[in-house]
Amino acid sequence: MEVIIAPDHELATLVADAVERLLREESSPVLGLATGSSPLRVYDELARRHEQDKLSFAGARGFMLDEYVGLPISHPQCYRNVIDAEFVSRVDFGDAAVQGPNGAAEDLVAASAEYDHAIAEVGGIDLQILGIGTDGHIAFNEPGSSLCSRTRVKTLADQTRLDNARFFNGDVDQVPRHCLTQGLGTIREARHLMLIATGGNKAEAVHQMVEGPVSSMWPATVLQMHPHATILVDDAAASRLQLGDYYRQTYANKLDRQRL
Ligand SMILES: N[C@@H]1[C@@H](O)[C@H](O)[C@@H](COP(=O)(O)O)O[C@@H]1O
Repeated sequence: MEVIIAPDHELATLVADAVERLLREESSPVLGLATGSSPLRVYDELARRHEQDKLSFAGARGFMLDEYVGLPISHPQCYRNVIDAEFVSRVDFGDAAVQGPNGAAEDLVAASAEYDHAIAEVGGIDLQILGIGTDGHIAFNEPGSSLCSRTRVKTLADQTRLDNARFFNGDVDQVPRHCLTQGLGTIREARHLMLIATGGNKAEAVHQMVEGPVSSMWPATVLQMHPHATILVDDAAASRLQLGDYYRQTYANKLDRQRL
């Protein structure tokens, strides 16, 4: 696990650099896309590179992490619509190259299995972008999630519904109670995980994720067991890290041969 502490815009540049390298080096790159506010600067930077540097997503595929259950598919907060508006429509992915779990499916169990199958069929995800919830969830794997879980239906925690009420006119009653989410076991199979966290409200979750015991009570601790996980945090999100100075020194003295 590598921890990088830097200002917000630098974090976004680092993630965009990794995406760009993947797109230029791989013939059929597979990206894992996260919703939420944390990756927005990354998507802005990638859209800029597409526009100005001709960075192309035409040969790439994208898989979303999660989706609400119970929203009409035209609802602006359906993650499928959110990712389209914030990223996909701004670059040149091919038709149907980006998919998400089908939260509107009649058979949610079958839809979950189909989603894991679709990811496996393209050979897995090369680079997964992640955020983290204040309770330590990744995607929508709430505390208590099995570290081996696959894509499935989850019930959202009260804290997550409160956190996400800001996208529903501040009204927590409008936030769905259920979702489909890639499992922690599914996410762990991506070859490179890049998790972005900014702001003091993420500080405890970041501390637990990086320095706490691996536990389903803090689902993001599963990243400690991944061979290639990069944690990108600003000063505020890093404020409770016990080894913050060590991570800063390590990054400042990174050897040339150590790529992200
Ligand atoms: N399902 C999403 C997560 O994928 C995201 O990481 C989290 C944090 O969101 P934000 O980046 O807006 O803080 O929110 C939601 O619950």
